[in-house]
Amino acid sequence: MPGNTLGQAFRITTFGESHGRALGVVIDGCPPGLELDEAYIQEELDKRRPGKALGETPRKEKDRVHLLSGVFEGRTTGTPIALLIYNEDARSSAYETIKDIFRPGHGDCTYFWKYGLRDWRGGGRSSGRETAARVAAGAVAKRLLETWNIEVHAYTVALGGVKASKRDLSFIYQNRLFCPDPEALSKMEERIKEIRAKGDSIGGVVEIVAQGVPAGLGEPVFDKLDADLAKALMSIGAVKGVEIGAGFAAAELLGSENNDEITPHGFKTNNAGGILAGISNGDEIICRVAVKPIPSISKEQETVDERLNPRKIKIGGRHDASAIPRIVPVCQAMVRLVLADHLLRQLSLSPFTKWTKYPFSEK
Ligand SMILES: Cc1cc2nc3c(=O)[nH]c(=O)nc-3n(C[C@H](O)[C@H](O)[C@H](O)COP(=O)(O)O)c2cc1C
Ligand SMILES: C=C(O[C@@H]1CC(C(=O)O)=C[C@@H](OP(=O)(O)O)[C@H]1O)C(=O)O
Repeated sequence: MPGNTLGQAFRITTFGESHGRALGVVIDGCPPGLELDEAYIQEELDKRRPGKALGETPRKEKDRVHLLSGVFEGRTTGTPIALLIYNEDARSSAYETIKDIFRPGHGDCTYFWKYGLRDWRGGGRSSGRETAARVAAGAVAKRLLETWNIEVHAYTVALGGVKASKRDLSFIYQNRLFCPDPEALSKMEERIKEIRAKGDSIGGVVEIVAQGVPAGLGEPVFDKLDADLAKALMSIGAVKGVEIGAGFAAAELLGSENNDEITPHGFKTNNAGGILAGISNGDEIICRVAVKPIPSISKEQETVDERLNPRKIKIGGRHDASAIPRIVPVCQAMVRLVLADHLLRQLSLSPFTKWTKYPFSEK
């Protein structure tokens, strides 16, 4: 079935369902010679793995990655890399009573109306569990980006209305919510507890910053870097909005306020979020995504079944109270995948092109 692939030069295809035998990804286009092993990929997967903190699904998945191909003696060979993660704790029986009822906010009704059938076991392909495969692929992209000293960080800037006002990047990996603000962290934790106790769910905002990206990545039309980032981020379940740089706030600014003035040493501001006309400008790339609240909640709601009979639904089972924090490493992975893809596309162009990689300071 088409629609499971992202990228052109660094292509990924994910497969698998939440309650199927396994999930996985095939990466095609990764250059040979990169150091890679399961432990490196596992480290990234562990950041997304379910059940590590309060408010997260208690489903017990180790998310152990099996590296099946494309690596020999610890280095990529340039051939397709296949990564497999077995499902170990799917409990499909929890879904049997609602197998012909549509959960409000989830993909049940749209999958059914599109295909005439759906895998009702844990949301099937529409499940957030599919993102494990993306994170595994993102680890390979991370390895590639490291060779260019490109770093991507993602963190929670809002959760259930609590906003982070500090951006301490060193703090984000020290707490489970990937919050960059120690003061906001405890308020966010309280908020999750409160909402979980009420049988409800919450959303939030994730910010992603890419540092060290050379100027020149992105195509002039359609495959613009910002367009590809927006698509990749929007393709994650529960993401309902994507902003680059000043984003929606730019609509309120004057040209004189929004333009990032240019000096011989760099841009004075970064409202562009590191991208102009679809092409990276050498500044930090900044994206933000709006994450909606988890649809499966235990509060009673109105819905219909497959025959449109009115029904009431209260969803049990093992659900997250918020896609945050587990969506944070997924956003990070998606940005890495897009940057890896565009980096390889630019490298294939550069033998015939004068490429100014770092306009303000030659690295
Ligand atoms: C990491 C992650 C975890 C998620 N956990 C759940 C969950 O436990 N229960 C649920 O109903 N939805 C969960 N979702 C959200 C659904 O996957 C998503 O809302 C659904 O696919 C509908 O797609 P849409 O929100 O993009 O419209 C999760 C999403 C992500 C990315
Ligand atoms: C298992 C994961 O998250 C799942 C995402 C999810 C959904 O509907 O998106 C629903 C729950 O799945 P299930 O009801 O099948 O246990 C979560 O546990 C994971 O991310 O690894």
